[in-house]
Amino acid sequence: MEQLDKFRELMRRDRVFDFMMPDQMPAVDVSHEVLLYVEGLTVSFDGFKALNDLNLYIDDGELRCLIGANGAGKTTLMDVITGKTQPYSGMAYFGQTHNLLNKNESDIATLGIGRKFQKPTVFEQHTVFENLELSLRMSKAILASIFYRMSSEQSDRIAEVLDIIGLSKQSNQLAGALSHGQKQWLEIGMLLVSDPRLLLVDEPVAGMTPQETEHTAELLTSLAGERTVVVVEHDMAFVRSIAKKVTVLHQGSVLAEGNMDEIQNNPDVIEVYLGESQ
Ligand SMILES: Nc1ncnc2c1ncn2[C@@H]1O[C@H](COP(=O)(O)OP(=O)(O)OP(=O)(O)O)[C@@H](O)[C@H]1O
Repeated sequence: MEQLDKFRELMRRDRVFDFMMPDQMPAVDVSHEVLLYVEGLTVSFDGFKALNDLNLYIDDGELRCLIGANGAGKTTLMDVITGKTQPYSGMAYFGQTHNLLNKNESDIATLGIGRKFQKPTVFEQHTVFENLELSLRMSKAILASIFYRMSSEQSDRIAEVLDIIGLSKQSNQLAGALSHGQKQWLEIGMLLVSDPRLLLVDEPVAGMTPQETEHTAELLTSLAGERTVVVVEHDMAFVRSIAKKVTVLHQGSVLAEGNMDEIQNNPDVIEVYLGESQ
């Protein structure tokens, strides 16, 4: 009988148990103001160095743009940071203490690193609200999702995210009916529900209208500060509109780093990259 009572208590539908709550994000030590440390990173594919002794430091709260010609190593760098690719050598730390190279993709997401790929992958047959709700669920443990029940705190979080991404009015609209730009913002929102500390965003404005591009610039700029945003982008006008600091990759290493004026006037950059794309 006692066992049955315990089971009934466990199955009560009117309360949210601790194990159903989102995973607590581990603390990240940014006492040196740097959120991401990458040093001496080398990734080899059959002897070809996609990353070659790469060093990169991203400050906490920064909005950094990463540019570089096709094949420069931008995606490979994101793959290492998110645990998808293991480097041949080097180190990658999140804050002072979290070694990213001994963690898997899921642990890295739990640490607070969210990645948005170029193509939006929203659930088209679900509403905007449901998409956000689903990603909130997916950020929980499997066991928790079986017993999942949305708390008012979680629905407040979704409402807050809808406001940030500018889709409050579209909350009950099917995601499949959104414009390309709105789908991209929804996908950024799907990352935001779990409150990531670092957002890696790959080519956010590809295929967007000028108005959508402008809105995306405002959105990403507004996210920085409270969180850290790294944007990989080929659209130089867009980079110019949002970037304070730009890192140029070339053949797997950092070729130049600085503000947009410094980058645009750097002879090496002009030769290997800007010369081609302007
Ligand atoms: N799995 C792999 N096997 C072999 N070579 C690879 C692999 N992944 C990437 N590369 C090579 O590594 C280099 C860097 O690729 P990466 O995708 O990181 O560049 P990128 O800067 O993201 O380019 P793009 O702007 O075209 O996306 C390229 O020459 C690419 O062909």
